[in-house]
Amino acid sequence: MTLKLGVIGTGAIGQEHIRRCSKVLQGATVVAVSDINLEGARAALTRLGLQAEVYANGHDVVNSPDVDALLVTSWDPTHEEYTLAAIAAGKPVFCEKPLAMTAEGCRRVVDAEMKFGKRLVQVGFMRPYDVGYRALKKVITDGEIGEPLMLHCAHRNPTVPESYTTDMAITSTLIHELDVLRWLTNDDYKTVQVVFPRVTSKSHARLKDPQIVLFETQKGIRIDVEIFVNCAYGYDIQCEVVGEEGIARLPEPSAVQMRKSAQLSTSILTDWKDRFIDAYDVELQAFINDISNGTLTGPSAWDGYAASVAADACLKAQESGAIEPVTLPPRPAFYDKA
Ligand SMILES: NC(=O)c1ccc[n+]([C@@H]2O[C@H](COP(=O)([O-])OP(=O)(O)OC[C@H]3O[C@@H](n4cnc5c(N)ncnc54)[C@H](O)[C@@H]3O)[C@@H](O)[C@H]2O)c1
Ligand SMILES: O[C@H]1[C@H](O)[C@@H](O)[C@H](O)[C@@H](O)[C@H]1O
Repeated sequence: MTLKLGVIGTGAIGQEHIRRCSKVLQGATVVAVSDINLEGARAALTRLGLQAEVYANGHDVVNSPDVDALLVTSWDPTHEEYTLAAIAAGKPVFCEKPLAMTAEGCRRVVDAEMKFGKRLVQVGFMRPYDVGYRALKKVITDGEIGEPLMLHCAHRNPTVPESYTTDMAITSTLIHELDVLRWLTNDDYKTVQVVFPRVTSKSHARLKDPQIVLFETQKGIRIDVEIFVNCAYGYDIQCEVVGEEGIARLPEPSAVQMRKSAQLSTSILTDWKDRFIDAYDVELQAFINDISNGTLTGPSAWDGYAASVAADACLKAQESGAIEPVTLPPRPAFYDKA
């Protein structure tokens, strides 16, 4: 049976996900879309050569009898509302990160899902589906470098628009590390501090860039993450795990090595769309397959909540400059993995 999807938000990643669900993946078709920019939504469908019902209001997509499941790919502050609406309609929903703007908002989603009694939410944390991160996790869990002691990470974007503010470095960018590093180390955060280096001249008035975020985990691992969203040179994700017996590094995306004009070079990607293209395919195919198998298994509303608990502490640490506690309540049995 083909799963009929409704997509709310037809901007950059909305269009990417519509394309992959319609043209790359198996078992789903996009039957309805919505965007506050209606013309943009229509133009996106035309560009992709697709036909779907276009609604002015996202809630009409959620409640359409033609729609079996939702993809929420609109702006960050709209995610909670549409995800709660999908749960109220009893429909599975893939919600792009962050699940909500605060831990409190994520908790409302968790509570609504638990009240419904069955998992309906997958959060768009794609890095656990990335082949490089999976290989890195295997090295760690196989004990090849001994117990992890330190992680050195970087999340660099070439540039961001003026609408991107200091807090978004946490809620929209670091949120990926907040999820994937918990998954990678099988650990939770205990404290966090945010340090601001000299600001790049390429930044905007409302953005302090770069930032360094320092964590201590419950097991005592120390993690530093550099967030640098106007790094200029490319889209670059780094993760190095220092263990008791050795060091493991996230593989670079494969690229052709060139020898030319007395230079040895490999190119660096510039766009998240390309860096994680395979991971997005795998995460959404898993969502589609899991729905037909009756149980969602991907990043859960609890994972979205856990990341946002840490994000709230990071926001506090941005303001205070102090070391702030990260307090995650115990995970309800509802979210135990099968
Ligand atoms: N997982 C990832 O790596 C990844 C990558 C990019 C974006 N994202 C997330 O996806 C979301 C979209 O990001 P984007 O880069 O595509 O942004 P974008 O600005 O290109 O697109 C967002 C779209 O949402 C629409 N929109 C805003 N409010 C709406 C509402 N109430 N109802 C319907 N549509 C609405 C906007 O008009 C716009 O077309 C963001 O939450 C972002 O954090 C995730
Ligand atoms: O929404 C995007 C997306 O999540 C990218 O993966 C991240 O690198 C960007 O910083 C963020 O703004």
